Amino acid sequence: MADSARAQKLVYLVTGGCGFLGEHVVRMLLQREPRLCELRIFDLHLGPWLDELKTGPVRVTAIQGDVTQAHEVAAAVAGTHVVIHTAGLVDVFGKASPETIHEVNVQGWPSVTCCGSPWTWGRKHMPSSTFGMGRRKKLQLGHSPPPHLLPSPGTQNVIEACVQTGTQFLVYTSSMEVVGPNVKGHPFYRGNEDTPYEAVHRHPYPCSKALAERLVLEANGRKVRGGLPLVTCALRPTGIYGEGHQIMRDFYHQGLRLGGRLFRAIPASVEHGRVYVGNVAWMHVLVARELEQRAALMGGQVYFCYDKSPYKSYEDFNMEFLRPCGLRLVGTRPLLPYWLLVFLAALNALLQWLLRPLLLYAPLLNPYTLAVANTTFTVSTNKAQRHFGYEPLFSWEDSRTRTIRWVQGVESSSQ
Ligand SMILES: NC(=O)C1=CN([C@@H]2O[C@H](COP(=O)(O)OP(=O)(O)OC[C@H]3O[C@@H](n4cnc5c(N)ncnc54)[C@H](O)[C@@H]3O)[C@@H](O)[C@H]2O)C=CC1
Ligand SMILES: C[C@H](CCCC(C)(C)O)[C@H]1CC[C@H]2[C@@H]3[C@H](O)CC4=CC(=O)CC[C@]4(C)[C@H]3CC[C@]12C
Repeated sequence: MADSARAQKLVYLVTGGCGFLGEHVVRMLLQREPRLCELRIFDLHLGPWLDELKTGPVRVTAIQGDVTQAHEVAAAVAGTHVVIHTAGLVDVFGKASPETIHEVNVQGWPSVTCCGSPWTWGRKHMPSSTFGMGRRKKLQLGHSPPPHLLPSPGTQNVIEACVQTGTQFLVYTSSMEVVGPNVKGHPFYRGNEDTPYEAVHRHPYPCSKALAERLVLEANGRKVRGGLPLVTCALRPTGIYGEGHQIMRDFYHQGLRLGGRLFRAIPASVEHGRVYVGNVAWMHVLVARELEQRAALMGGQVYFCYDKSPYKSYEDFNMEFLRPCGLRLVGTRPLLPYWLLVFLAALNALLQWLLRPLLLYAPLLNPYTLAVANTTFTVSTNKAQRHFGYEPLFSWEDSRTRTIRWVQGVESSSQ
């Protein structure tokens, strides 16, 4: 990059900047993006920790806002060079309605279903290699919804705000869930961005992420205000772990309640790809930095987020952190037969539905989480390294140590 460009003072916006990943992206930008002059942090709920950032050399602007409100998003985006869009409703436990998940994650569109009526998306039964992975091909919608039913909210608002205000670079936090595991429970073993896989979803969360990712990739090349092309790309983390990981905290507290024990539910042979939050944040920072210079290569592309974290079952991986904090995992094999877990998961779903008018019942175990936890999904790729020189910033040992220290902090703060 030319020296003149390097000296340029950049304005970044991070949506969802107070979330688990968003906070790490924000801190990483402040540490590792020397060209930054202003950082805008947009979130529905602003964290108190933002105050400590306001004393540094970079101007930090906290904006309480809702991505479903087009005018709020446009005001936050105006005048920025880069938008990193991490905001989203991460709900696989049935806390939010499918409509709300779609509204926040994609666009306001009542009764949308990803893989069925009223509109069938062309991606159904399409191998992932034809789904915007690697190939720069326009994706086909089976039957497009009427335009008046394609209004503003969520990711669509972010895209439109970039176009209207002239922001040229958009990085979207997608998810491995865009690919799988699919409803058939097919394993995805050491796959990469071009591995064919039958991506079929029914759950609102993966459906919403898939639709939003498609919107972002299709927007690549649109002319923004001023006539320059919008450059977009999507990052697909596998299961993220690290400081601030709510589900890890839940497992930890569950273990404490059970007298320091957790009980194996999933066979150790089912492998999950996991990635440390600091490395996911680093990938976002690098992509945002390199998009301008490598627009032709990176625009419209997807990248899995990966690092050197070992492949293990979800439970065995969590024990890497929870064991040093005094918990143990009981059983070398699942203690309950799988059919019983399926039954309990279905029972939980029924209870959730029956109790909904009275209270929110949202346990960790439901048919969807059981299916995801019980399906191998691992990634092995070097696309990010080839395209923009990504190397993990944190080794596995470092990621592990940092996460253990954080869990130990959770322990002492809850005593
Ligand atoms: N946690 C994980 O394992 C993975 C997460 N992801 C993606 O990473 C992104 C961040 O996820 P996490 O940090 O885990 O979730 P999170 O729930 O901790 O963070 C999401 C943030 O978005 C904000 N937000 C939600 N609705 C909003 C709205 N309407 N307007 C403005 N802000 C809103 C929330 O307040 C929150 O701060 C999401 O897009 C998620 O889909 C992808 C792969 C794995
Ligand atoms: C909650 C699950 C583990 C509980 C299983 C039980 C009850 C049998 O012990 C989690 C197993 C796998 C997780 C998901 C996976 O890491 C991929 C994800 C990607 C995202 O984009 C969002 C989060 C998640 C869906 C993650 C959610 C929790 C699990 C289902």
